[in-house]
Amino acid sequence: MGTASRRAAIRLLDAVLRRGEPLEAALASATRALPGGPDRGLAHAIAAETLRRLPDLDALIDSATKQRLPDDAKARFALRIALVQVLALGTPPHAAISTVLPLVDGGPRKLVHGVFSTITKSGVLLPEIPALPDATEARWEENWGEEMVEAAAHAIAAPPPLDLTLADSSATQEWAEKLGGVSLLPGHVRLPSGSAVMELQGFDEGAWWVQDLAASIPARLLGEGRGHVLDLCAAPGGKTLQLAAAGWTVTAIDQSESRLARLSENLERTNQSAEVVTADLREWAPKEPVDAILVDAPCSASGIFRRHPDVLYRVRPAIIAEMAELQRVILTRAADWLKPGGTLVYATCSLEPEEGENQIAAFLDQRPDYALVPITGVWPGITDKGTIRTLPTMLAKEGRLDGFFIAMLQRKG
Ligand SMILES: C[S@@+](CC[C@H](N)C(=O)[O-])C[C@H]1O[C@@H](n2cnc3c(N)ncnc32)[C@H](O)[C@@H]1O
Repeated sequence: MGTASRRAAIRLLDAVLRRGEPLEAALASATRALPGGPDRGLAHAIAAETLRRLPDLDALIDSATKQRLPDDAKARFALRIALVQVLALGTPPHAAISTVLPLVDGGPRKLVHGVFSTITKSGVLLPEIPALPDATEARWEENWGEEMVEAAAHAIAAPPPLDLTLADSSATQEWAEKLGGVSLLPGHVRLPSGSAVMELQGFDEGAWWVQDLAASIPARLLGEGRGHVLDLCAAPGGKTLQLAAAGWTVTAIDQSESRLARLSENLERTNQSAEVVTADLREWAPKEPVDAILVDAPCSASGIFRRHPDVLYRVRPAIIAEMAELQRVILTRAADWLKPGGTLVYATCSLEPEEGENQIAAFLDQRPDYALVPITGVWPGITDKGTIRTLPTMLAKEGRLDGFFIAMLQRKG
């Protein structure tokens, strides 16, 4: 695995940092020329780790250059990926630089080699706790305070654990023991990061599926099946599986065919069933009102920055406003589809109040036919208002949580 993987890693970084694309979305086109899975995996790992450590890598590069390299300079990209391999991924310096230098042939090769050698020979290390990008740090500090920013930085340093949701929560202890994990809620098992999912006991028989603990809360709030539920924005289906396993008659709707294909595979593997509909929720409507609705709205995804470090760079006020508007449209339409007395759960994996707290406050102002149902129980992150706000500060010793906002609403009867 050589220069081609490194070239693809730079393409991925360029897609995220210059074009604002999600890392996962850029993967297929940036790695198309690579021969196999391991090469693609390497390109992805280098790009993701670079994004986790970008401010620290740039500070090192700046400390070793007389004139600051522009942010989009080829030399800076080459140095970032060469250095991250040595300082974070354990690649020997010779292998890291020899596979990166061909990428700057006919250009700043000498500069890249010189700066790389100065830094790696100095014995300097990356700080134990990564720095956050300035704009993200400022936004999160304003919204959640210094402690949250510190926790977020710690969260980036350690790869997140693997959370599983069990199809049968009465077997929680049994599965925790079988898999060697710990359970933090009934129906949940947490394993160390890096566990090979498909090799774990129970994968083939569909006894569980991968789902962050915070992400598992919205469907849990709807409880045992009491009729027909619309799972809006359903793919790849973690919440669909939970609802089906709880006995609901589920209609799962999403606009992405490729993500719905994964949802159908997941249903098959876990032996659950749901009606699957490919549709844009700005246009689709059900034939009749339903008993419950789960809106797992599309969002900036800033709450899942541990697994998707590109959000640290892509999520800006304009993106947040655009997603908040889409959420508003979907939520407002969905609100007309619920029977009086029915329950609607709204969730976003976002750390931006515009996509959570503010969205629901504005909705309740507009819809006197809806009331907030204060959430009670064992869930982490219950606020004074009775909504849930999970933050990376929570369950710090147990491996932390993704950032989620969840509200439960009832249509007045
Ligand atoms: C947060 S993800 C859903 C995760 C899913 N609920 C789960 O638990 O696995 C948001 C989803 O919204 C879908 N989406 C975005 N805009 C949409 C729209 N206008 N209509 C329907 N689905 C949409 C995306 O394709 C994406 O799958």
